[in-house]
Amino acid sequence: MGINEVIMFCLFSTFLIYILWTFFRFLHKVWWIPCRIKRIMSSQGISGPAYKFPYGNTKEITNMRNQSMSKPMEISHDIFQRIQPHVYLWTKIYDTEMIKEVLTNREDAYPKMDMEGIAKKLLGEALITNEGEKWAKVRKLANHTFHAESLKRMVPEMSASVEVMLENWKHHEGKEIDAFKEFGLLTTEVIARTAFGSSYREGKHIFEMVAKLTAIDVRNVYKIKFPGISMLMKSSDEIEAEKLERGIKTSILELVKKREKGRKGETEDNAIDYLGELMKLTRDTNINKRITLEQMIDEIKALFGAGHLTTTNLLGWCAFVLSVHGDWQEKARKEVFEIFGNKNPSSDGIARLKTMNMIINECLRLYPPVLTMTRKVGREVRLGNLRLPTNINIYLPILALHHNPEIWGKDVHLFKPERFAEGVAKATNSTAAAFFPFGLGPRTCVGLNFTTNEAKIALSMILQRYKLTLSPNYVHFPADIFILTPKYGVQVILQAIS
Ligand code: HEM
Repeated sequence: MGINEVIMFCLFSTFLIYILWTFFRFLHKVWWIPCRIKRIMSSQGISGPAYKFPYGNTKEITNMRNQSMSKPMEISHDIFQRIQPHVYLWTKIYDTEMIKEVLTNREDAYPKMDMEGIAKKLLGEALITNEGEKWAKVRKLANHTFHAESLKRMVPEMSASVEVMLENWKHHEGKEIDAFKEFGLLTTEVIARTAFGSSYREGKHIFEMVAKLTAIDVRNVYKIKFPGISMLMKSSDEIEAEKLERGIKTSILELVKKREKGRKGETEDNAIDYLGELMKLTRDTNINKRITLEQMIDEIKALFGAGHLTTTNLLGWCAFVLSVHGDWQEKARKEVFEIFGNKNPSSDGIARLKTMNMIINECLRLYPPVLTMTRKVGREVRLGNLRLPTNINIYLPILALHHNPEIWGKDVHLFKPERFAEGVAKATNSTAAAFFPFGLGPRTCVGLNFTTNEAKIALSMILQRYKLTLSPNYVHFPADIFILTPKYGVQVILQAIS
Protein backbone atom coordinates (compact mmCIF):
# COMPACT_ATOMS: atom_id res chain seq x y z
CA MET A 1 0.00 0.00 0.00
CA GLY A 2 1.45 3.37 -1.03
CA ILE A 3 1.59 6.46 1.19
CA ASN A 4 -1.40 8.00 -0.59
CA GLU A 5 -3.53 4.95 0.11
CA VAL A 6 -2.51 5.01 3.79
CA ILE A 7 -3.47 8.69 4.06
CA MET A 8 -6.78 8.05 2.29
CA PHE A 9 -7.45 5.04 4.54
CA CYS A 10 -6.73 7.09 7.70
CA LEU A 11 -8.92 9.97 6.54
CA PHE A 12 -11.75 7.65 5.60
CA SER A 13 -11.55 5.77 8.94
CA THR A 14 -11.58 9.03 10.89
CA PHE A 15 -14.59 10.19 8.93
CA LEU A 16 -16.38 6.89 9.53
CA ILE A 17 -15.65 6.99 13.27
CA TYR A 18 -16.90 10.57 13.39
CA ILE A 19 -20.18 9.66 11.63
CA LEU A 20 -20.70 6.65 13.91
CA TRP A 21 -19.92 8.71 17.01
CA THR A 22 -22.39 11.42 15.96
CA PHE A 23 -25.00 8.79 15.19
CA PHE A 24 -24.67 7.09 18.59
CA ARG A 25 -24.66 10.44 20.37
CA PHE A 26 -27.90 11.24 18.60
CA LEU A 27 -29.40 7.84 19.47
CA HIS A 28 -28.39 8.27 23.06
CA LYS A 29 -30.09 11.61 23.26
CA VAL A 30 -33.35 10.98 21.45
CA TRP A 31 -33.85 7.26 21.78
CA TRP A 32 -31.84 5.54 24.45
CA ILE A 33 -32.60 7.92 27.32
CA PRO A 34 -36.38 7.88 26.74
CA CYS A 35 -36.26 4.08 26.38
CA ARG A 36 -34.41 3.78 29.63
CA ILE A 37 -37.03 5.90 31.34
CA LYS A 38 -39.78 3.83 29.77
CA ARG A 39 -38.11 0.67 31.10
CA ILE A 40 -37.91 2.16 34.58
CA MET A 41 -41.56 3.08 34.32
CA SER A 42 -42.74 -0.31 33.16
CA SER A 43 -40.53 -2.20 35.62
CA GLN A 44 -42.38 -0.29 38.31
CA GLY A 45 -45.78 -0.94 36.81
CA ILE A 46 -46.27 2.54 35.35
CA SER A 47 -46.88 3.09 31.67
CA GLY A 48 -47.46 6.18 29.61
CA PRO A 49 -50.14 6.60 26.94
CA ALA A 50 -49.36 5.73 23.32
CA TYR A 51 -46.53 7.75 21.84
CA LYS A 52 -47.54 9.80 18.83
CA PHE A 53 -45.01 11.81 16.88
CA PRO A 54 -46.06 15.45 16.58
CA TYR A 55 -46.36 17.23 13.27
CA GLY A 56 -45.02 14.04 11.72
CA ASN A 57 -47.56 13.84 8.97
CA THR A 58 -47.52 16.93 6.81
CA LYS A 59 -50.79 15.91 5.15
CA GLU A 60 -52.47 15.90 8.51
CA ILE A 61 -51.14 19.38 9.27
CA THR A 62 -52.28 20.71 5.91
CA ASN A 63 -55.73 19.25 6.58
CA MET A 64 -55.83 20.88 9.97
CA ARG A 65 -54.85 24.21 8.47
CA ASN A 66 -57.36 23.96 5.65
CA GLN A 67 -60.05 22.96 8.09
CA SER A 68 -59.41 25.91 10.32
CA MET A 69 -59.20 28.25 7.33
CA SER A 70 -62.60 27.13 6.08
CA LYS A 71 -64.11 27.33 9.57
CA PRO A 72 -62.07 29.94 11.36
CA MET A 73 -64.49 30.19 14.28
CA GLU A 74 -64.12 26.56 15.22
CA ILE A 75 -61.29 26.01 17.66
CA SER A 76 -59.56 22.76 17.02
CA HIS A 77 -58.27 22.07 20.52
CA ASP A 78 -57.59 18.59 19.30
CA ILE A 79 -54.36 20.03 17.92
CA PHE A 80 -52.88 19.80 21.41
CA GLN A 81 -52.89 16.04 21.15
CA ARG A 82 -50.36 16.36 18.37
CA ILE A 83 -47.77 18.50 20.01
CA GLN A 84 -45.12 17.52 22.47
CA PRO A 85 -45.24 13.72 22.57
CA HIS A 86 -43.07 13.59 25.65
CA VAL A 87 -45.82 15.44 27.45
CA TYR A 88 -47.97 12.37 27.06
CA LEU A 89 -45.14 9.95 27.58
CA TRP A 90 -44.47 11.53 30.94
CA THR A 91 -47.91 12.49 32.06
CA LYS A 92 -48.60 9.28 33.87
CA ILE A 93 -45.37 9.42 35.82
CA TYR A 94 -45.77 12.98 36.91
CA ASP A 95 -49.11 13.13 38.53
CA THR A 96 -49.97 16.30 40.41
CA GLU A 97 -48.42 15.14 43.69
CA MET A 98 -45.15 14.19 42.00
CA ILE A 99 -44.96 17.50 40.15
CA LYS A 100 -45.48 19.31 43.42
CA GLU A 101 -42.74 17.24 45.03
CA VAL A 102 -40.26 18.01 42.21
CA LEU A 103 -40.95 21.74 42.23
CA THR A 104 -41.10 22.28 45.95
CA ASN A 105 -38.25 19.96 46.98
CA ARG A 106 -35.90 21.97 49.20
CA GLU A 107 -33.02 19.53 49.22
CA ASP A 108 -31.73 20.33 45.72
CA ALA A 109 -32.74 16.91 44.43
CA TYR A 110 -34.13 18.39 41.20
CA PRO A 111 -31.93 21.25 39.92
CA LYS A 112 -32.49 23.09 36.64
CA MET A 113 -31.27 21.45 33.44
CA ASP A 114 -28.03 22.71 31.87
CA MET A 115 -28.38 25.19 29.02
CA GLU A 116 -26.70 24.67 25.67
CA GLY A 117 -25.83 26.67 22.55
CA ILE A 118 -27.63 29.90 21.77
CA ALA A 119 -30.06 29.41 24.70
CA LYS A 120 -27.02 29.66 26.96
CA LYS A 121 -26.00 32.90 25.23
CA LEU A 122 -29.49 34.25 25.79
CA LEU A 123 -30.12 33.20 29.38
CA GLY A 124 -26.47 33.01 30.44
CA GLU A 125 -25.85 32.63 34.12
CA ALA A 126 -28.90 34.30 35.52
CA LEU A 127 -31.83 34.03 37.88
CA ILE A 128 -33.71 31.68 35.60
CA THR A 129 -30.82 29.20 35.28
CA ASN A 130 -28.73 29.62 38.45
CA GLU A 131 -28.89 27.54 41.60
CA GLY A 132 -27.99 27.95 45.28
CA GLU A 133 -26.44 31.16 46.62
CA LYS A 134 -26.05 32.72 43.18
CA TRP A 135 -29.78 32.32 42.59
CA ALA A 136 -30.87 33.40 46.07
CA LYS A 137 -29.20 36.84 46.05
CA VAL A 138 -30.68 37.93 42.72
CA ARG A 139 -34.07 36.37 43.49
CA LYS A 140 -34.27 38.56 46.59
CA LEU A 141 -33.60 41.62 44.47
CA ALA A 142 -36.09 40.59 41.78
CA ASN A 143 -38.76 39.95 44.43
CA HIS A 144 -38.16 43.49 45.61
CA THR A 145 -38.28 44.97 42.09
CA PHE A 146 -41.54 43.20 41.24
CA HIS A 147 -43.17 43.47 44.63
CA ALA A 148 -46.64 45.02 45.03
CA GLU A 149 -45.53 48.58 45.85
CA SER A 150 -43.07 48.72 42.95
CA LEU A 151 -45.74 47.33 40.63
CA LYS A 152 -48.11 50.14 41.63
CA ARG A 153 -45.51 52.65 40.45
CA MET A 154 -45.28 50.85 37.12
CA VAL A 155 -49.00 51.20 36.26
CA PRO A 156 -48.70 54.68 34.63
CA GLU A 157 -45.61 53.49 32.67
CA MET A 158 -47.53 50.48 31.38
CA SER A 159 -50.56 52.61 30.44
CA ALA A 160 -48.28 55.04 28.59
CA SER A 161 -46.89 52.19 26.49
CA VAL A 162 -50.40 50.91 25.68
CA GLU A 163 -51.34 54.44 24.61
CA VAL A 164 -48.43 54.44 22.14
CA MET A 165 -49.78 51.20 20.65
CA LEU A 166 -53.38 52.44 20.52
CA GLU A 167 -52.31 55.62 18.77
CA ASN A 168 -51.20 53.41 15.90
CA TRP A 169 -54.43 51.38 16.04
CA LYS A 170 -56.38 54.54 15.11
CA HIS A 171 -55.13 54.05 11.54
CA HIS A 172 -56.67 50.56 11.45
CA GLU A 173 -60.19 51.33 12.65
CA GLY A 174 -62.75 49.20 10.79
CA LYS A 175 -59.85 47.16 9.40
CA GLU A 176 -57.80 44.14 10.26
CA ILE A 177 -54.75 44.25 12.50
CA ASP A 178 -52.39 41.51 13.63
CA ALA A 179 -52.78 41.95 17.37
CA PHE A 180 -50.04 39.41 18.08
CA LYS A 181 -47.46 41.48 16.20
CA GLU A 182 -48.60 44.62 17.99
CA PHE A 183 -48.25 42.93 21.38
CA GLY A 184 -44.66 42.00 20.52
CA LEU A 185 -43.82 45.72 20.21
CA LEU A 186 -45.87 46.62 23.26
CA THR A 187 -44.17 44.17 25.62
CA THR A 188 -40.70 45.39 24.53
CA GLU A 189 -41.76 48.95 25.22
CA VAL A 190 -43.23 48.04 28.63
CA ILE A 191 -40.25 46.07 29.86
CA ALA A 192 -37.81 48.74 28.65
CA ARG A 193 -39.71 51.50 30.46
CA THR A 194 -40.06 49.54 33.68
CA ALA A 195 -36.63 47.87 33.82
CA PHE A 196 -34.57 50.82 32.57
CA GLY A 197 -36.64 53.73 33.85
CA SER A 198 -35.11 57.03 32.75
CA SER A 199 -32.72 55.22 30.39
CA TYR A 200 -35.62 53.60 28.64
CA ARG A 201 -34.69 54.62 25.08
CA GLU A 202 -31.27 52.98 25.33
CA GLY A 203 -32.97 50.08 27.15
CA LYS A 204 -35.35 49.63 24.25
CA HIS A 205 -32.43 49.41 21.84
CA ILE A 206 -30.80 46.76 24.03
CA PHE A 207 -34.02 44.77 24.25
CA GLU A 208 -34.44 44.96 20.48
CA MET A 209 -31.06 43.24 20.19
CA VAL A 210 -32.11 40.69 22.82
CA ALA A 211 -35.34 40.15 20.86
CA LYS A 212 -33.26 39.31 17.75
CA LEU A 213 -31.14 36.93 19.82
CA THR A 214 -34.34 35.31 21.15
CA ALA A 215 -35.64 34.87 17.58
CA ILE A 216 -32.37 33.15 16.60
CA ASP A 217 -32.59 30.94 19.67
CA VAL A 218 -36.18 29.97 18.84
CA ARG A 219 -35.15 29.12 15.24
CA ASN A 220 -32.33 26.90 16.45
CA VAL A 221 -33.90 25.20 19.41
CA TYR A 222 -34.59 21.86 17.69
CA LYS A 223 -31.62 21.85 15.28
CA ILE A 224 -29.32 18.86 15.53
CA LYS A 225 -25.67 19.84 15.85
CA PHE A 226 -22.71 17.87 14.56
CA PRO A 227 -20.13 17.84 17.32
CA GLY A 228 -16.77 19.25 16.30
CA ILE A 229 -18.03 20.62 12.99
CA SER A 230 -20.20 23.20 14.72
CA MET A 231 -17.09 24.34 16.61
CA LEU A 232 -15.05 24.68 13.42
CA MET A 233 -17.73 26.02 11.10
CA LYS A 234 -20.22 28.45 12.56
CA SER A 235 -23.67 28.86 11.02
CA SER A 236 -24.81 32.35 10.02
CA ASP A 237 -27.15 32.28 13.03
CA GLU A 238 -24.28 31.50 15.37
CA ILE A 239 -22.19 34.34 13.92
CA GLU A 240 -25.12 36.74 14.20
CA ALA A 241 -25.80 35.57 17.78
CA GLU A 242 -22.19 36.27 18.77
CA LYS A 243 -22.37 39.72 17.18
CA LEU A 244 -25.58 40.51 19.03
CA GLU A 245 -24.14 39.25 22.27
CA ARG A 246 -21.18 41.60 21.91
CA GLY A 247 -23.50 44.48 20.97
CA ILE A 248 -25.72 43.89 24.01
CA LYS A 249 -22.74 43.77 26.32
CA THR A 250 -21.20 46.98 24.96
CA SER A 251 -24.52 48.86 25.13
CA ILE A 252 -25.22 47.76 28.70
CA LEU A 253 -21.72 48.78 29.78
CA GLU A 254 -22.16 52.20 28.15
CA LEU A 255 -25.48 52.61 29.91
CA VAL A 256 -23.95 51.69 33.25
CA LYS A 257 -21.15 54.23 32.72
CA LYS A 258 -23.69 56.96 31.92
CA ARG A 259 -25.69 56.13 35.02
CA GLU A 260 -22.55 56.11 37.15
CA LYS A 261 -21.71 59.63 35.91
CA GLY A 262 -25.26 60.87 36.46
CA ARG A 263 -25.32 59.34 39.92
CA LYS A 264 -22.81 61.78 41.33
CA GLY A 265 -24.73 64.35 43.31
CA GLU A 266 -28.05 62.53 43.21
CA THR A 267 -29.43 60.00 45.68
CA GLU A 268 -29.03 56.34 44.75
CA ASP A 269 -32.71 55.72 45.27
CA ASN A 270 -33.51 57.78 42.20
CA ALA A 271 -32.68 54.65 40.33
CA ILE A 272 -35.40 52.32 41.58
CA ASP A 273 -35.68 50.39 38.33
CA TYR A 274 -34.24 46.91 37.79
CA LEU A 275 -31.04 48.28 36.22
CA GLY A 276 -30.52 50.63 39.19
CA GLU A 277 -31.09 47.79 41.67
CA LEU A 278 -28.65 45.50 39.85
CA MET A 279 -26.04 48.26 39.72
CA LYS A 280 -26.32 48.63 43.48
CA LEU A 281 -25.60 44.91 43.83
CA THR A 282 -22.41 45.22 41.75
CA ARG A 283 -21.16 47.75 44.32
CA ASP A 284 -22.29 45.87 47.40
CA THR A 285 -19.58 45.89 50.09
CA ASN A 286 -20.60 42.40 51.19
CA ILE A 287 -18.73 40.06 48.87
CA ASN A 288 -21.38 37.37 49.31
CA LYS A 289 -24.09 39.65 48.06
CA ARG A 290 -22.09 41.34 45.30
CA ILE A 291 -22.55 40.35 41.64
CA THR A 292 -20.12 40.90 38.78
CA LEU A 293 -20.78 43.11 35.75
CA GLU A 294 -21.00 39.95 33.61
CA GLN A 295 -23.71 38.60 35.89
CA MET A 296 -25.58 41.87 35.69
CA ILE A 297 -25.54 41.74 31.89
CA ASP A 298 -26.84 38.16 31.99
CA GLU A 299 -29.62 39.16 34.38
CA ILE A 300 -30.80 41.93 32.07
CA LYS A 301 -30.81 39.62 29.05
CA ALA A 302 -32.59 36.87 30.98
CA LEU A 303 -35.25 39.22 32.29
CA PHE A 304 -36.19 40.12 28.76
CA GLY A 305 -35.90 36.51 27.55
CA ALA A 306 -38.19 35.30 30.31
CA GLY A 307 -40.72 38.08 30.16
CA HIS A 308 -41.09 39.22 26.57
CA LEU A 309 -42.41 36.34 24.45
CA THR A 310 -44.39 34.87 27.32
CA THR A 311 -46.40 38.07 27.85
CA THR A 312 -46.76 38.63 24.08
CA ASN A 313 -48.29 35.18 23.73
CA LEU A 314 -50.55 35.56 26.74
CA LEU A 315 -51.93 38.79 25.25
CA GLY A 316 -52.21 37.22 21.80
CA TRP A 317 -54.26 34.27 23.08
CA CYS A 318 -56.44 36.56 25.20
CA ALA A 319 -57.23 38.72 22.16
CA PHE A 320 -58.08 35.54 20.26
CA VAL A 321 -60.48 34.11 22.87
CA LEU A 322 -62.14 37.48 23.41
CA SER A 323 -62.71 37.97 19.69
CA VAL A 324 -64.24 34.47 19.41
CA HIS A 325 -66.33 34.70 22.59
CA GLY A 326 -68.21 37.96 22.10
CA ASP A 327 -70.32 37.35 25.23
CA TRP A 328 -67.23 37.27 27.47
CA GLN A 329 -65.81 40.28 25.66
CA GLU A 330 -68.99 42.20 26.53
CA LYS A 331 -68.87 41.08 30.18
CA ALA A 332 -65.23 42.17 30.45
CA ARG A 333 -65.95 45.54 28.80
CA LYS A 334 -68.88 46.18 31.16
CA GLU A 335 -66.62 45.52 34.13
CA VAL A 336 -63.89 47.78 32.73
CA PHE A 337 -66.31 50.69 32.27
CA GLU A 338 -67.83 50.12 35.73
CA ILE A 339 -64.40 50.29 37.36
CA PHE A 340 -62.45 52.80 35.25
CA GLY A 341 -65.07 54.59 33.14
CA ASN A 342 -63.12 56.18 30.28
CA LYS A 343 -60.02 56.71 32.39
CA ASN A 344 -56.76 54.79 32.28
CA PRO A 345 -56.52 51.83 34.69
CA SER A 346 -55.47 52.52 38.27
CA SER A 347 -53.69 49.98 40.47
CA ASP A 348 -56.64 49.75 42.91
CA GLY A 349 -59.06 49.16 40.04
CA ILE A 350 -56.84 46.48 38.49
CA ALA A 351 -57.19 44.42 41.67
CA ARG A 352 -60.99 44.55 41.30
CA LEU A 353 -61.12 43.18 37.72
CA LYS A 354 -62.76 39.85 38.60
CA THR A 355 -64.17 38.87 35.20
CA MET A 356 -60.95 39.86 33.46
CA ASN A 357 -59.01 37.73 35.95
CA MET A 358 -61.23 34.72 35.18
CA ILE A 359 -60.71 35.22 31.44
CA ILE A 360 -56.92 35.48 31.81
CA ASN A 361 -56.78 32.35 33.98
CA GLU A 362 -58.90 30.34 31.54
CA CYS A 363 -56.70 31.57 28.71
CA LEU A 364 -53.57 30.52 30.63
CA ARG A 365 -55.17 27.13 31.24
CA LEU A 366 -56.03 26.50 27.57
CA TYR A 367 -52.97 28.19 26.08
CA PRO A 368 -50.17 28.25 28.67
CA PRO A 369 -47.27 30.17 27.07
CA VAL A 370 -44.78 27.89 28.84
CA LEU A 371 -45.81 24.38 27.80
CA THR A 372 -43.31 22.31 29.69
CA MET A 373 -40.96 22.89 32.55
CA THR A 374 -37.79 20.90 32.95
CA ARG A 375 -35.58 19.73 35.76
CA LYS A 376 -32.89 17.10 36.05
CA VAL A 377 -32.37 14.50 38.72
CA GLY A 378 -29.38 15.77 40.74
CA ARG A 379 -28.80 12.52 42.61
CA GLU A 380 -30.60 9.17 42.70
CA VAL A 381 -34.00 9.79 44.26
CA ARG A 382 -37.30 8.13 45.04
CA LEU A 383 -40.22 9.99 43.57
CA GLY A 384 -43.49 8.39 44.67
CA ASN A 385 -42.95 4.75 43.86
CA LEU A 386 -40.27 5.51 41.22
CA ARG A 387 -36.55 5.24 41.68
CA LEU A 388 -34.93 7.78 39.33
CA PRO A 389 -31.24 7.60 38.43
CA THR A 390 -28.96 10.65 38.42
CA ASN A 391 -28.91 13.04 35.46
CA ILE A 392 -32.19 12.01 33.94
CA ASN A 393 -34.11 14.97 32.59
CA ILE A 394 -37.61 15.48 33.85
CA TYR A 395 -40.38 17.10 31.84
CA LEU A 396 -43.20 18.67 33.77
CA PRO A 397 -46.05 18.92 31.30
CA ILE A 398 -48.00 22.08 32.15
CA LEU A 399 -50.12 21.75 29.00
CA ALA A 400 -51.12 18.13 29.66
CA LEU A 401 -52.18 18.91 33.21
CA HIS A 402 -54.20 21.90 32.07
CA HIS A 403 -55.96 19.67 29.54
CA ASN A 404 -56.54 16.65 31.75
CA PRO A 405 -60.28 15.75 31.72
CA GLU A 406 -59.86 13.88 35.02
CA ILE A 407 -59.06 17.22 36.65
CA TRP A 408 -61.15 19.64 34.62
CA GLY A 409 -64.08 17.50 33.50
CA LYS A 410 -65.37 16.42 30.09
CA ASP A 411 -65.62 20.02 28.89
CA VAL A 412 -61.87 20.46 29.48
CA HIS A 413 -61.28 21.78 25.94
CA LEU A 414 -63.96 24.45 26.12
CA PHE A 415 -63.34 28.07 27.01
CA LYS A 416 -65.26 28.48 30.27
CA PRO A 417 -63.88 31.28 32.45
CA GLU A 418 -66.65 30.58 35.00
CA ARG A 419 -64.45 27.71 36.25
CA PHE A 420 -62.40 30.36 38.01
CA ALA A 421 -65.37 32.32 39.43
CA GLU A 422 -64.45 31.34 42.98
CA GLY A 423 -60.70 31.44 42.56
CA VAL A 424 -57.96 29.06 41.49
CA ALA A 425 -58.09 26.88 44.63
CA LYS A 426 -61.80 26.13 44.11
CA ALA A 427 -61.35 25.53 40.36
CA THR A 428 -58.57 23.02 40.99
CA ASN A 429 -59.98 21.46 44.12
CA SER A 430 -56.86 22.75 45.88
CA THR A 431 -54.59 20.61 43.70
CA ALA A 432 -51.54 22.83 43.22
CA ALA A 433 -50.15 21.21 40.06
CA ALA A 434 -53.51 21.13 38.25
CA PHE A 435 -52.95 24.75 37.17
CA PHE A 436 -49.41 26.09 37.21
CA PRO A 437 -48.79 28.38 34.21
CA PHE A 438 -46.19 30.25 36.25
CA GLY A 439 -44.54 27.24 37.86
CA LEU A 440 -44.69 26.26 41.50
CA GLY A 441 -42.64 26.51 44.67
CA PRO A 442 -39.63 28.72 45.38
CA ARG A 443 -38.88 29.21 41.66
CA THR A 444 -42.35 30.42 40.73
CA CYS A 445 -42.23 33.10 38.04
CA VAL A 446 -40.99 36.34 39.53
CA GLY A 447 -42.88 38.32 36.88
CA LEU A 448 -46.30 36.78 37.66
CA ASN A 449 -47.93 39.96 38.97
CA PHE A 450 -46.03 42.15 36.52
CA THR A 451 -47.33 40.21 33.53
CA THR A 452 -50.93 39.88 34.76
CA ASN A 453 -51.00 43.62 35.54
CA GLU A 454 -49.67 44.37 32.06
CA ALA A 455 -52.27 42.09 30.45
CA LYS A 456 -55.11 43.62 32.46
CA ILE A 457 -54.04 47.18 31.62
CA ALA A 458 -53.61 46.43 27.91
CA LEU A 459 -56.90 44.52 27.58
CA SER A 460 -58.84 47.13 29.60
CA MET A 461 -57.58 49.97 27.44
CA ILE A 462 -58.33 48.03 24.24
CA LEU A 463 -61.85 47.13 25.39
CA GLN A 464 -62.54 50.77 26.32
CA ARG A 465 -61.90 51.71 22.68
CA TYR A 466 -62.60 48.72 20.44
CA LYS A 467 -64.85 45.76 19.81
CA LEU A 468 -62.73 42.87 18.54
CA THR A 469 -63.92 40.27 16.04
CA LEU A 470 -61.84 37.51 14.55
CA SER A 471 -60.79 38.14 10.95
CA PRO A 472 -61.64 35.46 8.34
CA ASN A 473 -57.90 35.46 7.57
CA TYR A 474 -57.07 34.02 10.99
CA VAL A 475 -55.68 30.48 10.92
CA HIS A 476 -55.81 28.59 14.18
CA PHE A 477 -52.42 27.01 14.65
CA PRO A 478 -51.06 26.92 18.20
CA ALA A 479 -47.45 25.94 17.61
CA ASP A 480 -44.77 24.83 20.02
CA ILE A 481 -42.10 27.33 19.02
CA PHE A 482 -40.17 27.34 22.25
CA ILE A 483 -43.41 28.55 23.82
CA LEU A 484 -47.04 28.22 22.70
CA THR A 485 -47.39 30.65 19.83
CA PRO A 486 -50.24 31.50 17.42
CA LYS A 487 -48.08 30.59 14.43
CA TYR A 488 -49.88 32.72 11.86
CA GLY A 489 -50.63 35.66 14.18
CA VAL A 490 -53.95 36.82 15.62
CA GLN A 491 -55.75 38.90 13.01
CA VAL A 492 -58.68 40.80 14.48
CA ILE A 493 -60.99 43.46 13.09
CA LEU A 494 -61.16 46.65 15.11
CA GLN A 495 -64.54 48.28 15.49
CA ALA A 496 -64.30 51.60 17.30
CA ILE A 497 -66.70 52.06 20.22
CA SER A 498 -68.54 55.33 19.76
C1 HEM B 1 -47.51 35.03 30.70
C2 HEM B 1 -46.30 35.36 31.07
C3 HEM B 1 -45.34 34.46 31.80
C4 HEM B 1 -45.38 33.11 31.98
C5 HEM B 1 -46.43 32.11 31.48
C6 HEM B 1 -44.20 32.75 32.74
C7 HEM B 1 -43.90 31.46 33.14
C8 HEM B 1 -42.84 31.14 33.96
C9 HEM B 1 -42.59 29.83 34.49
C10 HEM B 1 -43.43 28.59 34.21
C11 HEM B 1 -41.48 29.92 35.26
C12 HEM B 1 -40.86 28.80 36.07
C13 HEM B 1 -39.72 28.16 35.32
C14 HEM B 1 -39.11 27.05 36.12
O1 HEM B 1 -39.33 26.92 37.32
O2 HEM B 1 -38.38 26.27 35.48
C15 HEM B 1 -41.00 31.28 35.20
C16 HEM B 1 -39.87 31.76 35.83
C17 HEM B 1 -39.39 33.03 35.69
N1 HEM B 1 -40.02 34.09 35.07
FE1 HEM B 1 -41.78 34.02 34.14
N2 HEM B 1 -43.47 33.89 32.99
C18 HEM B 1 -44.13 34.95 32.44
C19 HEM B 1 -43.75 36.27 32.48
C20 HEM B 1 -42.61 36.75 33.06
C21 HEM B 1 -42.19 38.13 33.10
C22 HEM B 1 -42.99 39.30 32.52
C23 HEM B 1 -40.97 38.18 33.71
C24 HEM B 1 -40.09 39.36 34.02
C25 HEM B 1 -40.45 40.59 34.04
C26 HEM B 1 -40.62 36.83 34.07
C27 HEM B 1 -39.46 36.46 34.69
C28 HEM B 1 -39.20 35.19 35.15
C29 HEM B 1 -37.99 34.84 35.87
C30 HEM B 1 -36.81 35.79 36.16
C31 HEM B 1 -38.11 33.50 36.22
C32 HEM B 1 -37.10 32.65 36.98
C33 HEM B 1 -37.46 32.66 38.45
C34 HEM B 1 -36.53 31.80 39.29
O3 HEM B 1 -36.01 30.81 38.80
O4 HEM B 1 -36.38 32.15 40.46
N3 HEM B 1 -41.63 35.99 33.65
N4 HEM B 1 -41.86 32.02 34.41
